[in-house]
Amino acid sequence: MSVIGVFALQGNVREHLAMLTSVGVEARAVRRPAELEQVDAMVLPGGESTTMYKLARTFDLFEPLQKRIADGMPVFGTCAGMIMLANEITGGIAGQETLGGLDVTVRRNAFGRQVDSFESDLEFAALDTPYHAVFIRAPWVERVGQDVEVLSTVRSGPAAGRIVAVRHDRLLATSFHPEMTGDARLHGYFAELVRGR
Ligand SMILES: NC(=O)CC[C@H](N)C(=O)O
Repeated sequence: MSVIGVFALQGNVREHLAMLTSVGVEARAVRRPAELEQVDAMVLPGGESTTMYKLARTFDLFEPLQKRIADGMPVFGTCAGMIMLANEITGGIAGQETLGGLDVTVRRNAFGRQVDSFESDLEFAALDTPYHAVFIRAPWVERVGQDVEVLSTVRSGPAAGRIVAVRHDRLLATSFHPEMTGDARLHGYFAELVRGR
């Protein structure tokens, strides 16, 4: 059985572990390089990407994670985790680094102040019925590379058309928090992607 790790230095760790367990996956918190070696795939949770990258550096996880991603490990990045996966970001703090791997440009805190946090029903390429998504100071995707598939965009309102879920091969990323609504379909989708490898 595949083991999926959750980056556990910062962010919504428990919620992701619970969702992964609910779709029949063995899930483990990852805080150390030795723990990273024990997993087949990773979830990078929502939280605060500026803190995440600093903690990843401090706890010597940054480079091992980068290397695993470059070697083909499947990763699901949510919100701050999407920022961490992006090859390029805008609106980052000075010196903010990302792990990269996903050929997209992501804008941090893109939805602006008046809609700092909001909820929306999204159509999803891979799902039969809409997915109720929770956005919290969320990023959006401003540019997608040639091989990146857009899975979902905002349907209405001032941000209509903005890209909020993408996939490139084994890398999956959402602007919103799929661990917060009790709908485990995206964790299931990721688990399938991991099993398929
Ligand atoms: N909910 C979140 O993960 C917010 C992301 C946060 N705004 C960041 O830039 O990292």
